[in-house]
Amino acid sequence: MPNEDIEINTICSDLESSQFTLHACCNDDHKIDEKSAPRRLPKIKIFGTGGTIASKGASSSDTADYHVDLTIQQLLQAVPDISGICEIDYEQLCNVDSKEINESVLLKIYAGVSSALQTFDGIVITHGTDTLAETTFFIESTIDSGDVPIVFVGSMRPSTSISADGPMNLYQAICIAADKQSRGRGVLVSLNDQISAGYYITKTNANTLDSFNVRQGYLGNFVNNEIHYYYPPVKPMVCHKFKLQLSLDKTLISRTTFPTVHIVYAHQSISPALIELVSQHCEGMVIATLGAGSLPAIVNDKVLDLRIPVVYSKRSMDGMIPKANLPKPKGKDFFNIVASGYLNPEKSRILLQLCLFEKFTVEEIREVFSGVYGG
Ligand SMILES: NC(=O)C[C@H](N)C(=O)O
Repeated sequence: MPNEDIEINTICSDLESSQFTLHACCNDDHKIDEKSAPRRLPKIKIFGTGGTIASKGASSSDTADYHVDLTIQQLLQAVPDISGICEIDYEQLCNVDSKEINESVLLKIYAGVSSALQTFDGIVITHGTDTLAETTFFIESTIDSGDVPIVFVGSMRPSTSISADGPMNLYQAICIAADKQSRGRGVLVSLNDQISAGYYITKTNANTLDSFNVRQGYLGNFVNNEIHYYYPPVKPMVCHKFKLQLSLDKTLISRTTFPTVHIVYAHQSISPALIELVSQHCEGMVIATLGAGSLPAIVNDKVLDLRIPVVYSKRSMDGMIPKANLPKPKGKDFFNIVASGYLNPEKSRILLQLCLFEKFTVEEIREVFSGVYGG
């Protein structure tokens, strides 16, 4: 339920649709000392894209079968007073369940973030959790945010549910984006009191509030209005930054498309015919292999015959694909298989798409994946 009692101010340029100006202090660090000169509050840009955080269900006990129905403005009404923490500007980029996030939405987010970096001290993006980790991976791989933190946030319960987690998650994300300690950390995810690197995070539970996991470790924690980082500012050391040099003009960017890369999920008795069929519809392929790169010999032989790059990733949630486990090229003039290293299939797909967009050769693709210890 939106909190009707709070007075909300905003620096939103869209004054007509704005009723906002967020006020308040949440912790001692942020309290304004009236005797001292007024300090400049950090400016935070908040983008809404939809997801469960922006959804409504049929009743307060329903936690499934809900629909995206709230704007970013309405979401902010449920957040406590933050006017002592930051100034905000908000914008609705789209309002969809994250299953609908496709390249054109990704590029809208890319353009929004790229332009906000010029004038804001921090960026918050509300997003559905199902594909949030793909968007965070894409943004970390394509935008050099310098010191500006880009904090993604979602929720697992719809806004109408008892104990909805959205308002607290959004409040925490705003505080994290506004906090000096978050500078220089790149793309972050704030969910369920945990702060993680957007590059590595994965959704590991389809239902619970504790839905995200990151084997590379959480970066910090949010407790009772305090942000506790465990490490000094750090970004993923292995991340290849693509300089896409896309125009931020809305019409031009909407015409950009990425090469098609499909994912094949391996299983016992997987048929080489499936690999053949899929290869006819894409410029690159990712296979979720059975273990650390293993596939039946006849499937490996079929893959080796293809003329497109194929990344071997894994069905297992954890672990990695070392280069040493790839099938041997057996004297072929073109060795098309690349190991995904630590990347899961969906992140490997995005990385391969970006490589193909940049027209990288297989050797160059191998080099990019060697950054994540594959190649
Ligand atoms: N918890 C969520 O946000 C799931 C939702 N289906 C989404 O990804 O948009």
